[in-house]
Amino acid sequence: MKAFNQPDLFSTEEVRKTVYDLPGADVILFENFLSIEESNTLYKSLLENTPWQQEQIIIHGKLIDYPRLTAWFGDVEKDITYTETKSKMHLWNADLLFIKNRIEKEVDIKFTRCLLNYYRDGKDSVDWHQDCKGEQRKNSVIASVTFGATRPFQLKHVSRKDLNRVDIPLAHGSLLLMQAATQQHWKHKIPKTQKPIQPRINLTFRWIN
Ligand SMILES: O=C(O)CCC(=O)C(=O)O
Ligand SMILES: [Fe+2]
Repeated sequence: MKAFNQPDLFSTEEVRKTVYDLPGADVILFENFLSIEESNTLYKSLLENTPWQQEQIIIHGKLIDYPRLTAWFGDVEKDITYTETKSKMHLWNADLLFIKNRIEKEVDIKFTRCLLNYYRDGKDSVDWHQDCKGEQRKNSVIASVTFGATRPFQLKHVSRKDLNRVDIPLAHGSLLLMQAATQQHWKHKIPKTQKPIQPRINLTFRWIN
C-alpha cells in the first residue's frame, strides 16, 4: 500500500501552533505535530493493523451502519458497548503508545482510551455531537490526531446563534487539543464531501475511568 502523499505545501516541517479564540472553549491546533515521515509510517500501519469495526445504530427500528469504521484502544482489554454494537476495547499497541507519549509531553494528563475513526472516502462523516457525558463535558481533555486526507473539523456553539461556525482543516500529522468546557459549549462534526478524496484516520485520546 502506498504511503499518503503529502502535498508540497506542507514540506516545511515546523510545528505551527494556533490558538482559537472561541467563547467558552479552549481549542489549540498544532500543525506538523508529527513529522511527515512519522505520519506516513503511522498512517500506513494504523490503516493495515487496526481491527476496524462497523458499528451500527437503531433508527426507527432499523439497524443502520455508521458512516465510518471505528476501533477502541485503552489501558485494559474489555468488552464495551459504545453504540448498539458490542465492541472490544483493545490494549494499547506500539503505534498508539508512541503517539500517546508524544501528546502527554504537551498536556498534563494520562489518557486511558483512544477512539480510532476511519473515513474511507468523502461519504464517511461524523454528524454534530459533543464528546464526553454529563459532568465530564465541563472539564475534559480530548487530543485529536489526524492522518491522511485533510477534512474540515467544524465547530458550532450549542446555543449562541450570533457566533459563526468555525472550520479547522485537520491535516496529516496534526494535533487538535480541546480542553476545559469546550465539549459543554460547542458541538463538532466532520461533514461529507462530494470531492474525490483520500482516506482519513482520526484518533481521539480521552480520559475515561
Ligand atoms: O474525525 C474527527 O476529526 C472527529 C471524530 C470525533 O469527533 C469523534 O470520534 O468523537
Ligand atoms: Fe467527537
